[in-house]
Amino acid sequence: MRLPFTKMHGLGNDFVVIDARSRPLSLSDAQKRRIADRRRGIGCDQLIVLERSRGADVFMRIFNPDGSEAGACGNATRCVAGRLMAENGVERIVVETISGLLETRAADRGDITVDMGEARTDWRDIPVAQECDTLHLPLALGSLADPVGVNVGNPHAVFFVPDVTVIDLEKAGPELERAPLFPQRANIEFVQLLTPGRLRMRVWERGAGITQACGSGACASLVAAARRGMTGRKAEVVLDGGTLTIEWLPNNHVLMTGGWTTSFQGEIELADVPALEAVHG
Ligand SMILES: N[C@@H](CCC[C@H](N)C(=O)O)C(=O)O
Repeated sequence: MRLPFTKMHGLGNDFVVIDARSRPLSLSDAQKRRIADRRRGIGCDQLIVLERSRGADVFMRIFNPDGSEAGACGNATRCVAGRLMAENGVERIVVETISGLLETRAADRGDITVDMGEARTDWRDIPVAQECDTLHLPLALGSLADPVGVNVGNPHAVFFVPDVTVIDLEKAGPELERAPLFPQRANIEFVQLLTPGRLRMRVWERGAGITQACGSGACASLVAAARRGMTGRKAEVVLDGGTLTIEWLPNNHVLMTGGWTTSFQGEIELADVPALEAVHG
């Protein structure tokens, strides 16, 4: 049996998107890992499974390459919304995730704006393991210290640094992601202030490692910078794969605007992915 997929990208953050809206699908963690594996499978930063939703246009499940499920993926949300807008000839789509409903709309030059929902900053919501001020998380690794905690549907720790290009992501990322302070692990952003309207960000994603871009990470970075008084409530965030515009609204919602692309369509041969269980409904 063959399972059709589409390869999509948001600023180089790449996704294998499987449409299970008319054909419910159940994959084991081993199968998700295999599909995401760049050497043995198709390869992607996240595996996205589209399902039917009762209250929205689509339900989007997000899986990291280690098989873990995530509550948010900003870049994939733009891709999925863009695809459904084209499919249905509309300019607004509501995407449901395990964290809630996300409203999206078409923006200028083919970009998509996503309302990523509320930025949560209480220590219980990040979550972190002990009561603390999330504007100054009690965490340090060498010269990296004093990050800001933000949850935008998934957990983030944002470290402000003088120069992002010298950060050894491979070394610092895994240790910080799995610090005992983070009971659900965390996405780790390293952010340099370029101007009060422009941030430069590099990322170590929970369950995925180094990626070219992380939409939820860009949202968390702007919220962290604004909370620290380094920027206003709107800024461009420059990632390795491109630039996103992020705005933190007075109602606490975070808007993310940026591009998306489809690169190719293919089929996963189920026999190539051992023990893949496709459940047809
Ligand atoms: N690439 C994403 C975030 C994907 C999920 C993340 N790794 C997590 O585990 O929370 C984005 O664009 O936001």
